[in-house]
Amino acid sequence: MKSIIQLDQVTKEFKGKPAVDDLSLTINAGSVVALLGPNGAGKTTAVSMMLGLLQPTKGKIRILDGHPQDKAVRNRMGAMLQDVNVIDGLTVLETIDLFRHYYSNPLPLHHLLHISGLESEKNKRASALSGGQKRRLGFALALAGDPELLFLDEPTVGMDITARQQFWETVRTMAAKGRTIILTTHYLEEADSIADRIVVINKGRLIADGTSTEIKASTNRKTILFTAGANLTEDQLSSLPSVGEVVWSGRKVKITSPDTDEVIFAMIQRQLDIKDIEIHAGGLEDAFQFLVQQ
Ligand SMILES: Nc1ncnc2c1ncn2[C@@H]1O[C@H](COP(=O)(O)OP(=O)(O)OP(=O)(O)O)[C@@H](O)[C@H]1O
Repeated sequence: MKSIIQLDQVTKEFKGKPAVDDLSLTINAGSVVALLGPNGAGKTTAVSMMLGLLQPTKGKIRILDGHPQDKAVRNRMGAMLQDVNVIDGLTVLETIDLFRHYYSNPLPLHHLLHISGLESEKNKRASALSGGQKRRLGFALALAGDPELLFLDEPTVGMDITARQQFWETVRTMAAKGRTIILTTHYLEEADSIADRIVVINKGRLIADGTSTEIKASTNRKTILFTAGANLTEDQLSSLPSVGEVVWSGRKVKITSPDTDEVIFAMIQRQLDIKDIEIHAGGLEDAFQFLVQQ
């Protein structure tokens, strides 16, 4: 498979402190990659370097066989960043049309307007749009050049449910056409449903990389949920074998364990005062929390 992005031991420091720390990453054409990490992990900094908006302090970045700042490379990528800067005085339609002219093979104006979902606001000043509408405009602008490589930095923040659904439908269509998509998000269920690869970074360093199933399996965290009866004590739970975290929420208890069978067997054998037992395979959210706490 052809690699489209290559980061080779990339570090970015701000005032001597690394925001991205020795990050090496190869991304193949046609993949949909979710870049996950807690606040301040370095996701936006990494994306900004891939876009050529920031220069690495150390290391090398190659995008589409060139440098992120090459005009030919920029012509083939699109980006939706966290802040959508609109140009004063231009309408929605004029803004989209202006962006189309930056590219050699732009998508048709009516198609981009449809993607933005702003048909009825097309003659409105872009600066007068709501926050969620501005993000939808930002998405249409990112797609203006029909990019091979698309960056989406926390794209659905501020979008309502309908806008979100339309947005993901368009992203799925892009992915089906073989476009490469790199996205950052704090909505892990979105990452889980769209990405074929998940890269987790924390404190600027790569801490996990794989499919969603691989990441979930690697942390091996299943949970048992149950309702505690009046006679159940915290000591009875902490003395069970293979017990990880025990979280009480009123009378509801959640136990995390690498071997839920062993825990349940011991609970039954010891006749603990519990009911309504449920077992859950660890979700991406559980795996993520576990990884970033290490
Ligand atoms: N221009 C800057 N000047 C100084 N420090 C910066 C700058 N940009 C980012 N940082 C710092 O670099 C670190 C990584 O920030 P970054 O915005 O890349 O994180 P993030 O993973 O995108 O976070 P979030 O999920 O909150 O958007 C943070 O500690 C941040 O304070």
